[in-house]
Amino acid sequence: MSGQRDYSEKREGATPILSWSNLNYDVKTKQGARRILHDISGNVYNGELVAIMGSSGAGKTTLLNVLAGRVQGGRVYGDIKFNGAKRNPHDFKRMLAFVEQDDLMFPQLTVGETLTASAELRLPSNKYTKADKLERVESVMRQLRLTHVKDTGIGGYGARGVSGGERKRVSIGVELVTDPSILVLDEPSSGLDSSSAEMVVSLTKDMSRERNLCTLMTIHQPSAEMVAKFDKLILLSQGKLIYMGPMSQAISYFESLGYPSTNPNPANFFIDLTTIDFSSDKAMQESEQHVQALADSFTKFRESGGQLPKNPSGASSGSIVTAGSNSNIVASNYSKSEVNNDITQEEADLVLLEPPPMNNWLYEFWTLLKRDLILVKRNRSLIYGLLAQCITTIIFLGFVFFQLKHDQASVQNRIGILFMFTVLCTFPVIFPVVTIIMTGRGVLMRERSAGTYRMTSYFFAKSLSFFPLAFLPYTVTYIGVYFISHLQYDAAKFFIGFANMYAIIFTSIGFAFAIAMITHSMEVAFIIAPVTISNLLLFTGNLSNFKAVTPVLRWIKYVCMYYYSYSAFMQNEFGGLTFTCDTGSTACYNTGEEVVSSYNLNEQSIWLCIVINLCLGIGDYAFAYALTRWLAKPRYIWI
Ligand SMILES: Nc1ncnc2c1ncn2[C@@H]1O[C@H](COP(=O)(O)OP(=O)(O)OP(=O)(O)O)[C@@H](O)[C@H]1O
Repeated sequence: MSGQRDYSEKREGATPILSWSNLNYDVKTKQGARRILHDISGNVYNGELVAIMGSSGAGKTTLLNVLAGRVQGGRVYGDIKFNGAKRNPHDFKRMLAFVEQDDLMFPQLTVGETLTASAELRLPSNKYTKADKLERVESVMRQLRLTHVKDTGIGGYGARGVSGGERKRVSIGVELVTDPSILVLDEPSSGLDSSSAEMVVSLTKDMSRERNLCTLMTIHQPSAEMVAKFDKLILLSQGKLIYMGPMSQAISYFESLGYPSTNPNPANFFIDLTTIDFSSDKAMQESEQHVQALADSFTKFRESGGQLPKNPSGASSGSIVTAGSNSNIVASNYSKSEVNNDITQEEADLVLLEPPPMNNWLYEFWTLLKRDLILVKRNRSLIYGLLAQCITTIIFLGFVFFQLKHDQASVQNRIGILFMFTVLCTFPVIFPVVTIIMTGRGVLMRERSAGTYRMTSYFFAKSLSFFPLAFLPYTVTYIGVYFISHLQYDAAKFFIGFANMYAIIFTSIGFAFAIAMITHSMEVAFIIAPVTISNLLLFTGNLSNFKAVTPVLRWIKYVCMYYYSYSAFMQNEFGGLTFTCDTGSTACYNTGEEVVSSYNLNEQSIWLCIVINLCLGIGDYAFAYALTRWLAKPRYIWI
């Protein structure tokens, strides 16, 4: 099918899949309001491969983001229609496939796993069986020449994985395992060598043709071969429209304005023609006037009905007119479409004009949980780190507080070991959780922007995936330390201590989630987290006596997870113990209850402490969820 149809000719009567008129975009700068896009109008049709070109700062990405509904900040004016009607943000984002410039994927997953997760999450289960979804993944891998790297890791962040070109193709595949109506790519060739870049454009074109899909991409400096693959060109300079029409007729159009091309690569010619010369004020002024004249010419050209120069040989995309070709101006009503409407019903049906139904909550949750557990399992350095922490904690805590007796020294040692245990149940839990959440934030934003799943399923799956990571090493640590230090050998006390430890770990994960969502960078999170934890530790009852703490701050202990956890550990361990007094000593603790009482740690019963801690944990999760839902949400401007 590819190559048989002339996509550069007009398509009478067809409705553009996306049309926009008089788009303006303003931002606020220190110097005042600045207009980034000026009165841009245009349309694109199914099956077209459209290049948005222009020199750096021309407004390509901005236009792409405005059209995709992905622009943040500033004000957008004008009108955008999807299939001739006003867009619904919720539906539109699920029908648009947006491939961002950065390849936002999990480096630990393989190519196959990445694409399968996308298919599982984004294709509706009531329409596609598991086998259908896997078949779709296989077919996308075949089309994007990825089958040979199916089991190779994505890589990145120092981990070896697929090549840059393959990674870009996986990014495209992640979007194309679904049934999008429009495919949008921001600089898909950036960072790639010329053959990889050409392959990306070629494969994108093939897939657009096969699915009758409209594809828009910004592209910097494509080779002449790449330029020839595009059906349509949108050329911008300084946020103004310099040309929009068939790529095959762009050169002729500029020739008709008196700018014959001498450059064998049309892309270089377009850029040279529209680049602002910043070498001096005078040069800048002149080139700005030149760009304005080009923009005015195009406006006039459009207003006059658009007499586009025609490729003399009648060649369509794939045989672009390059430098020096003779222009042969023929009547071609520009305001109509440039793509023929010779498509089969089967092809037309491929383009969905309504979003597919969402998968049910449980399915989403389970799919995300499986993916998150794989990510945790593959995080080898974290697992080894936790193992090392587990062994060192057992050795240090166990042997520093080795086989505690019942003398006065053992009182201090019991206080110390329980305090250390409280601290160790939080610090080493919080930091890995913050790191994992923050490194996955880019993927979250991408998937969220595409409406891939509900936020609740993400949140529950992510939280639950941390539980084995935190609970397993601490279970081993607790058992080791308990028996080496010889805390009270009493089955009830042993298991109550366990329950208390699980409660503080549960709360710590919620706390870490909140920290990760409140901040936008790892650096800030790693400042906020230790400062908050250290300050909260002042309220455990170990480092300060509550009676001496100023009443202005004393209330903090009632919302402090460490206080309840430490209080429960202390009451549990000291309850029922008696101590011997050293000879000659007058100040002695005779019973464990005296110790707990002197630290004011018996205000609530053990079980109440555990329950309050769990409630604080639930509060942390609710707060973290609210932050995930509203604060960490990308705020796109919509028209
Ligand atoms: N939110 C914003 N605030 C201030 N200036 C902005 C904002 N968004 C875009 N710009 C400016 O608008 C101009 C166009 O930006 P844009 O990123 O769209 O250009 P581009 O053509 O994609 O450039 P490049 O090829 O270098 O990526 C630039 O000068 C940029 O600095």
